[in-house]
Amino acid sequence: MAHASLDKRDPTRKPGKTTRPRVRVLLPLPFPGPFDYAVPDSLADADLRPGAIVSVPLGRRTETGVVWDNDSVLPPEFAPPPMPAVADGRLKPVAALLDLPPLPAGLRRFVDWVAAYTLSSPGMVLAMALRTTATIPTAPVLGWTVADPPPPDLRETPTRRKVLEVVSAHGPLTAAEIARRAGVGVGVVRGLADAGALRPAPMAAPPAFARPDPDHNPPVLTGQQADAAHSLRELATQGGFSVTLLEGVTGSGKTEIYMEAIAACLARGRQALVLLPEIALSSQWTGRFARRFGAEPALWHSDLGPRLRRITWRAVADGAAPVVVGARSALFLPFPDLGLIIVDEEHETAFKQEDGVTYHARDMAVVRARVAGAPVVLVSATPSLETLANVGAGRYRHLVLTARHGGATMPEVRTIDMRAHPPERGLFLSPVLTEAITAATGRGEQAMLFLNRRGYAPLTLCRTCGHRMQCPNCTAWLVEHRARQILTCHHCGYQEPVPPACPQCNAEASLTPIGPGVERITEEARATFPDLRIQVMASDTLPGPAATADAVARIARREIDLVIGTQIVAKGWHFPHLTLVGVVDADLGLGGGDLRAAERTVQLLHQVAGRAGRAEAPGQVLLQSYTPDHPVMLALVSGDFEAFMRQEAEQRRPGFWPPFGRLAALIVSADTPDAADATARALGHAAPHGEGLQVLGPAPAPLAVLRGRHRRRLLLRTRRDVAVQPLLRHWLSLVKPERGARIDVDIDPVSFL
Ligand SMILES: Nc1ncnc2c1ncn2[C@@H]1O[C@H](COP(=O)(O)OP(=O)(O)OP(=O)(O)O)[C@@H](O)[C@H]1O
Ligand SMILES: [Zn+2]
Repeated sequence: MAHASLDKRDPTRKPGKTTRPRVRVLLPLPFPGPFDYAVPDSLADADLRPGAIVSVPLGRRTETGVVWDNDSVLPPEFAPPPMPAVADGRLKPVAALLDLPPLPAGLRRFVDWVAAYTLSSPGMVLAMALRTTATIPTAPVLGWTVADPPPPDLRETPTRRKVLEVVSAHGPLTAAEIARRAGVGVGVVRGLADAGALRPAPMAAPPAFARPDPDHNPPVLTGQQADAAHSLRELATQGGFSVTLLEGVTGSGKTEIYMEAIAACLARGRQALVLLPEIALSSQWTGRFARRFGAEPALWHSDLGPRLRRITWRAVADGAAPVVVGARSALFLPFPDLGLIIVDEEHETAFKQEDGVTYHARDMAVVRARVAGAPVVLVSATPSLETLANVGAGRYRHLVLTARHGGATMPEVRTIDMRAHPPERGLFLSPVLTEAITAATGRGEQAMLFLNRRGYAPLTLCRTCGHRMQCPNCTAWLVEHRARQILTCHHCGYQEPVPPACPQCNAEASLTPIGPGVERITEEARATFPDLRIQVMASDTLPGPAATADAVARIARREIDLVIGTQIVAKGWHFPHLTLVGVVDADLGLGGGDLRAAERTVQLLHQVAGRAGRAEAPGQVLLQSYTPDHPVMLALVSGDFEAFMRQEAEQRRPGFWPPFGRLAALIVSADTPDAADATARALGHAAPHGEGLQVLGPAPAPLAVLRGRHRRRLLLRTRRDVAVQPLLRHWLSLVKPERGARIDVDIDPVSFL
């Protein structure tokens, strides 16, 4: 058997002793590598090849792990140090082989690669791939089906009728799923259950794994669209690794076109993975997918219930889920036969995971595709400078769509100079903007206000003594959420009731909100436009995909005149009747020392702007700004992103800033400022020197205190041809963190807080 022969090659084996068959098992825990386990006689005939999922003893516990390969595929300078060998006598036996499909080789290679690249423990990366299998609920889950006969006295409403239609068409579904499909709140489903119109029933297998039919309902494509779709189809049909940037203005049909690549992938019988930056988007996306392919895709995100999570994981591993659409964590699903990856809105920073293993899902998608030998398509209207640089260097292919589909024109973008057209005292909307809203809604069209800030006001200040309400755990102001009558910290979640008097000087009724959040803009809009039907869309007012789907459905049915929202409204929504977009504070993202502040602002605002005028009626975009001459505003008004990105590139190139160089951040955090300083200083002293590299810091992080931990940052900047991982590995080995201190590594940092 494989493991026995592996063991014979083990150079650390003590000569003369009888060797017991052993396997290496990687556990989803923060160890530096896999451990050796003995293969007991009871498992002598079991298939313990690499990938097998096993349970093993660890101390007094039993853990689930994966039999790991003996040979690293990584170049030696990237591979983690070898684990010390354990003598035969001290080897613990594997407890059991679990009845789960093995982890495919491609995923194992990917786990090794991500761990090496991000300097994480491979176990912590494996944890992301295994999150679902450890808990295996067995009881059948009940869903809801239509009661027959229905209760005689049932009060019928349009939403109730919609729910009953959905349930009769699909059979038993969970309440959340019914709500999502019917585009109603879960309360409607519960109400029907309480009324006796729905009754519990065992659920059938989820419909998400029906085979999508590539020929079900193909679009008619012409011109640029047809050319782009043809290229993508060819790449997906031929297979093999390639990276393509699909760049097209908002509303040009990018989604429509990459669906053709999925069709080609399906026609070959292989699996496709689609990554979306925001899973709230998935409701509209799955609807579109179902219209195109006659079946639903499987969904993967962190809000998935445990049962569906387990079923989906298995279906992917068995090859039974042909298409998965998901958030970045879907990269770690066990696809045995991945034939295509799509990264939609590739420029989105939401693809960067900041907690635990910090990785950029766009970049890791390229790695995953390389390992799988499959094409990857990066999709955006405003590609990141990183991706454009790869196109420029000839590493990525480039497909371009320059016009909106169906003759729809690009919206006209204008700035409102807030110095010349200020809002009334205490308000935030310029008369120019309110008049435009009145005009658009007067024509029966919809309008949208965008402000990327949740809550009522970002700062609360005492008018008497100037005291600012600050988070006790973070270097951050408390944000007022008026609806809930609290002040809260957006970094750590700390909350307190809004105090009646200033905690500093005791002055009564002296605390004043400064600046607007989306709640405050909504209050102003309700006062200014009492007759308009308003829908607020922010992550805290729309808890979960079902509520989002509900809001989107109301907008699509034209039950809403004015949408007010945070970045959630910016994403790829298609609202044909929306013609006016007002950006409340276009300058918002430009402050702070973030390397990509300008690029990101252009991308975000262009994407918001792209919601306007997607059908016949032309769109208009108004940007409220105090700096209308800023290059970002000029780029948005002219729509000339190529020129803007060229300028960005020229600013970053000389200093070797990304994408022309590499960055890695070291973040020191500690219980006390002294421990943080001492550790940061030690890192500073041990910092690498040399040609083409530079260490900036240590310096207090902008968020100098976060969740009660004191934070310092160092930044390593190198030329592109320098491999930062071996440098960092060596550097970190020289420094022992003080008691209570830790050092986190962030390769290719996106956030500099
Ligand atoms: N060839 C086509 N035939 C029919 N409808 C199309 C075609 N191309 C695009 N559309 C429709 O035009 C609208 C915009 O297309 P789509 O959403 O694919 O654009 P997009 O480039 O992905 O937009 P965004 O970047 O803003 O998300 C959609 O309603 C889509 O169904
Ligand atoms: Zn806080």
